[in-house]
Amino acid sequence: MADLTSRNTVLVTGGAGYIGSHVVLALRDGGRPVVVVDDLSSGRRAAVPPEVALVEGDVGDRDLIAHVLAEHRVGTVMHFAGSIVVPESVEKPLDYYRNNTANSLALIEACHRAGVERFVFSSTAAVYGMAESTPIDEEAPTRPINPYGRSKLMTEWMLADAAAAHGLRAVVLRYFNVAGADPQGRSGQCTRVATHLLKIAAQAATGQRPEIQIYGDDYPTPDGTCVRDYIHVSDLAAAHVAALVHLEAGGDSRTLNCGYGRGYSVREVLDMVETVLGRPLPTRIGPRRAGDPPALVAATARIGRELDWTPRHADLRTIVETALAWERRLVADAVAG
Ligand SMILES: NC(=O)c1ccc[n+]([C@@H]2O[C@H](COP(=O)([O-])OP(=O)(O)OC[C@H]3O[C@@H](n4cnc5c(N)ncnc54)[C@H](O)[C@@H]3O)[C@@H](O)[C@H]2O)c1
Ligand SMILES: O=c1ccn([C@@H]2O[C@H](COP(=O)(O)OP(=O)(O)O[C@H]3O[C@H](CO)[C@H](O)[C@H](O)[C@H]3O)[C@@H](O)[C@H]2O)c(=O)[nH]1
Repeated sequence: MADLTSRNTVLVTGGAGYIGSHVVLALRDGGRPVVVVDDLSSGRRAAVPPEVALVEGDVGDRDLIAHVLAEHRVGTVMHFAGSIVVPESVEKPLDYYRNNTANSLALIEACHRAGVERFVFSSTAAVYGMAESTPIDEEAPTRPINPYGRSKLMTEWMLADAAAAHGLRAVVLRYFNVAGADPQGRSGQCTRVATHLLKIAAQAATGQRPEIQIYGDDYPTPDGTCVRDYIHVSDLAAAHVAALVHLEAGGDSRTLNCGYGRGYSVREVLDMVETVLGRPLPTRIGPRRAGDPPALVAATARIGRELDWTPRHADLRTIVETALAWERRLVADAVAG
């Protein structure tokens, strides 16, 4: 019989990606043993610290996962691996159901077989769809409006059913708009196809794009542009560590919004980028982007109550400064070859 108490390694799937790599740093900063499984489809080997084992492979590969869980004495799985581009999910829905839903099923099954009972899952505010009112609490209806959101919601359901039937305990974290970079400059967003507002603004600020297009300024919001709740990626990483502590203390399954409960409009974000930069950026008003709700802001009472988590970077200037610092570094590294 395996000694379950000594299983304290955290398996981070997708740990070579943007958010996963920050969580790996937070776990390592706390002295936790970590192993990463990543197929490097969008992640980078360099994002994983050299002392952390990186197993290159597919999270849907049951044999590989079974081997990793046993070999590294994994006690908790944090599941980030997945496909994340909303418009792509509309064009290739089956790819999203395979990579986000079917591969999550394989991973959950592997955990069940191996007796791994603690699970932390990267979900998204996209599960709420066009929210009727904001701030949005966790009891709001889940009506995702694209395959990406549906592919993630189905994983939430599988985890809830596995929890009820098999004793798996899962913390589902529904992220709002994740942005910024490690304040120590160890990681940041490196995606090849940038779609997120702040990444695009950082690319424009560093001369990699001629301009930023604002997708619509006729929304029913104070300045007509969409409002979002931006959370610093390092605070989000700390929320994962708090979720781990909750589960290790015997805590039950939870579904928790991750945001600050404060919204900023697209214009406010771009104003802050210009303030930090000290010069204006070329912007152009374009048409609305399909599927954008006017405002998405998290109700945060539940995470404040359920987890021992205090945000440390909850201001837009810090988010923008760290994102810009990281982008400058990427540009400098590219120039240096
Ligand atoms: N970025 C956001 O704003 C945001 C918001 C809400 C939720 N999320 C969720 O957070 C998670 C991480 O997002 P991210 O922004 O860090 O994206 P990312 O693309 O940077 O990271 C995803 C990682 O998963 C890996 N991966 C993908 N498919 C895999 C597979 N089948 N097997 C093994 N590895 C695989 C990629 O190589 C990459 O390293 C995702 O599950 C995403 O749905 C992200
Ligand atoms: O070049 C751009 C890019 C974005 N935007 C606008 O900026 C806002 C934020 O857009 P992002 O693409 O940065 O983020 P989303 O709000 O669309 O989506 C993100 O946050 C969601 C929850 O709020 C989900 O978590 C989702 O997975 C994640 O990508 C939107 O109003 C969008 O229209 C622009 O005006 N111009």
